[in-house]
Amino acid sequence: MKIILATGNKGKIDEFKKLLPNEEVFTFKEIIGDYEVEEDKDSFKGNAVKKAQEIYEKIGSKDAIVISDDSGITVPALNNEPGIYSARYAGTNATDKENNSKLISKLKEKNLKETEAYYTACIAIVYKGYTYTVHGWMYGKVIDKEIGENGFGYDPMFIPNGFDKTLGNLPYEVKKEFSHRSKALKLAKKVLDIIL
Ligand SMILES: O=P(O)(O)OP(=O)(O)OP(=O)(O)OC[C@H]1O[C@@H](n2cnc3c(O)ncnc32)[C@H](O)[C@@H]1O
Ligand SMILES: [Mg+2]
Repeated sequence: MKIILATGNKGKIDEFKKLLPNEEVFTFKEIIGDYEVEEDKDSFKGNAVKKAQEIYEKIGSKDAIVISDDSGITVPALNNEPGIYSARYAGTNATDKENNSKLISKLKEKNLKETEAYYTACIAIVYKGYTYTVHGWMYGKVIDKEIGENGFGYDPMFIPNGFDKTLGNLPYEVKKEFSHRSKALKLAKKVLDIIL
């Protein structure tokens, strides 16, 4: 099966390729080149649907299978920040490092060394003009420092429930077992089984 990922995030692309080892996975940039979808919706689902539909339209082939991912980390003790703004927490085009620094300073402002947090992923599939969405979550806590180099984004600050290390210090094989993206993709595969 040929799947086109409507994402520009290298960390996500690497994970999707590992989660779909038996499929032909392309990024939209390999097909239509650089293109930016404005993420102006107020939910993960809204933005995931927008990204997948806009890229599907741009590709212009009815039979294309386009998959997008809108995701982020939510910290209840920080009024649910950064949530859908995770990619631009420290400003437009902020790097992972800058976003992590902003989250660290917000935690320090509240004297929180660690606090409950969770990741959400909404995956949207567009095929034959129809759109399908699924969600996945991963629960744990964030700490006020970065530890480890594995993963991407907020992973060096996130300790999943049941572990005492950050995802920065855990191998991908562990994250893969219960990540928000893995869970959502498991459901997405079921949708594909039904619609294809
Ligand atoms: O929109 P696309 O092109 O897919 O790429 P993006 O990086 O902008 O992606 P989002 O808009 O969905 O924003 C997701 C943010 O949440 C972070 N994030 C999502 N999943 C993550 C994960 O598994 N581990 C660490 N950080 C994650 C990620 O680093 C981004 O800052
Ligand atoms: Mg984005």
